[in-house]
Amino acid sequence: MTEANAPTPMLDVRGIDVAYGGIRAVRKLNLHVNPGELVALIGANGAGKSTTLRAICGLVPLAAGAIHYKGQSLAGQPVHSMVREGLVMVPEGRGIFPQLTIEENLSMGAYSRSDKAAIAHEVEQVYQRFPRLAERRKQTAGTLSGGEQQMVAMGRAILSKPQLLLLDEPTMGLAPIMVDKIFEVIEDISKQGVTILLIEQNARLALEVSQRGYVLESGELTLQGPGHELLHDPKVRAAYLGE
Ligand SMILES: Nc1ncnc2c1ncn2[C@@H]1O[C@H](COP(=O)(O)OP(=O)(O)OP(=O)(O)O)[C@@H](O)[C@H]1O
Repeated sequence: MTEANAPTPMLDVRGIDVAYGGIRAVRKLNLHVNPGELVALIGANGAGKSTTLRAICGLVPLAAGAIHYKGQSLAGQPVHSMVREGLVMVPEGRGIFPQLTIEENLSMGAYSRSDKAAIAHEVEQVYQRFPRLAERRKQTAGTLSGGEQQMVAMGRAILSKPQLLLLDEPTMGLAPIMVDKIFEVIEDISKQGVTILLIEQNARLALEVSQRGYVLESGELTLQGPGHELLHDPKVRAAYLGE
């Protein structure tokens, strides 16, 4: 595809630097996610993955570069207007409200919407997808297992009608069976047309489900390409797939 008819990326991160005090956590990072794509950003602990997501959401300032969402700069955009525009993040640690019930947490996802009947229908769909949440809908979220809390976080994100979903290590600390379940849901959401940027330490699964991937090392991108190519790249296999 030539430049002229390439689609406008849903997310376009151009040459960003992010520093904490004097420490540069991310350097000259370029990445993009096209509409409908599922893209993985993988890397070791401390590589700068979460920092990149925080920068996209405006939670840490850029020392250089720019980030465009649907062709518009995100500089100075408040978080609520990003959410209204469909840019939704599920943070590391899930970001749910531990004192609120599952039901209340889910309805927080739809707070900017007024289509009550549609919301009620979608809440039921979330419960169908995650029957464990349906059984516990009046239970406070803080008393749920890690996997159940991740289901609440994903359910809440679905209810906010994302166009671009940013997932920060959704399988962290989960048992293998739950990891598979979460990946199934990610693939499902992707098939429904939601664009996804997935940050994961589980490089194998992330690259298996993704159309493209980026590898971040010490704040810099070192490799990028189609997910299945990265899966077979000797450097990726040695560094991230334990081979
Ligand atoms: N609030 C902060 N203050 C200072 N340094 C920070 C802060 N947050 C992150 N860092 C540093 O920035 C670097 C990148 O961290 P980041 O959390 O983005 O990595 P990560 O790839 O998401 O790692 P992990 O997989 O362990 O979550 C690390 O060296 C980290 O110590």
